[in-house]
Amino acid sequence: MSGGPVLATEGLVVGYRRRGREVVVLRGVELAARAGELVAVVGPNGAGKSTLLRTVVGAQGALAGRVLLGGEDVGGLSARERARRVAVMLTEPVDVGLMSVEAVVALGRLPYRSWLGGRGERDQEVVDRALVDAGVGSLRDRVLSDLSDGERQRVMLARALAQEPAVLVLDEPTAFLDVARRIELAAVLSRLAATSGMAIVLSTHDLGFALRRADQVWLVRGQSVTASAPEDLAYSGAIADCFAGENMTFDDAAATVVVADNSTPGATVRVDAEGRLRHWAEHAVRRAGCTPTTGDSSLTLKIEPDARWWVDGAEGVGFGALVTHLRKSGSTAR
Ligand SMILES: Nc1ncnc2c1ncn2[C@@H]1O[C@H](COP(=O)(O)OP(=O)(O)OP(=O)(O)O)[C@@H](O)[C@H]1O
Repeated sequence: MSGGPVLATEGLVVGYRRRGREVVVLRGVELAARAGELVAVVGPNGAGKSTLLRTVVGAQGALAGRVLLGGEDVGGLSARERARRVAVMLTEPVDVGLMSVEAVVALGRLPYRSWLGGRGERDQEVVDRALVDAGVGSLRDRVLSDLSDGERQRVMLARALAQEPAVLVLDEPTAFLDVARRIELAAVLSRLAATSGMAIVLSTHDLGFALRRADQVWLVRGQSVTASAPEDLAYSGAIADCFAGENMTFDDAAATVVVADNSTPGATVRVDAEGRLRHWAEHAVRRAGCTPTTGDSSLTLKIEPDARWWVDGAEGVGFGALVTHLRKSGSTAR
């Protein structure tokens, strides 16, 4: 298996069996993830991301086709062998009662222990490293039920890392996190993929994260999955086709979907400012329905670091007042 994909699918059909009937969610799924790769699974709500991930880790059977972990069919692996190859962090809350963080993370070593054996030196080393890698070293003696959702999620990540899997699968790992923790976790996962040699496959609604950090994106839509480099999917318009709809467009620069501004274009405003001040002044100008420019224009906005501004013979303080003024006068000016 060396050099080959650590995770692959062949002719996979993903879905559910209900009262003897098959409900197909995805068909013809041909995917491969290699050691060290970070794969982002993206797609609209209900497209089948979670169902795909559950099938890939063997938590639900495939309707047809195969999932290969390290070249072996996941269906033929014992639970113990499977747990050594793939670790999973799903969105479902885990009930671990009053266990300490360290004890929960140590559960990740179970696939390596004999039924009677305790935790060995190597197990302890792996647990310690997993706690640090997931950024929860300082929480090791706390009781899991006392932690915040974000902290608990990191503990679950540490437990998954303690399994030392070849493939780590995470379903929406950033869902509960605030913006700073989300960026932090994204950085941790990118670093882990690059340094640990694990393949990390995660589903996310954060397109910016997927496009900036992933080596591959698996785009789930219309009962199929397209796998490609993020730039291919953005450049070809596949991501825009998938997400952009009425009043939504895909913004290349921001690498995300934005609300389309279909209002009548307002005036062009020359913005006389630099750096962050310029960025937020342009933001306000756009919000007012006008177009910021660095070139010549009959309207010039001058703005100072304390947000005092002058435009079109008027003056004021603060971005809110600026937007109000431009909406009243700017959009009709030329
Ligand atoms: N247990 C089930 N039985 C039958 N159909 C199901 C079951 N669970 C999910 N589905 C259906 O499968 C489809 C895919 O659901 P899934 O949860 O995989 O989507 P998703 O892409 O993860 O969505 P989201 O972004 O909202 O989390 C949906 O149409 C859903 O209704």
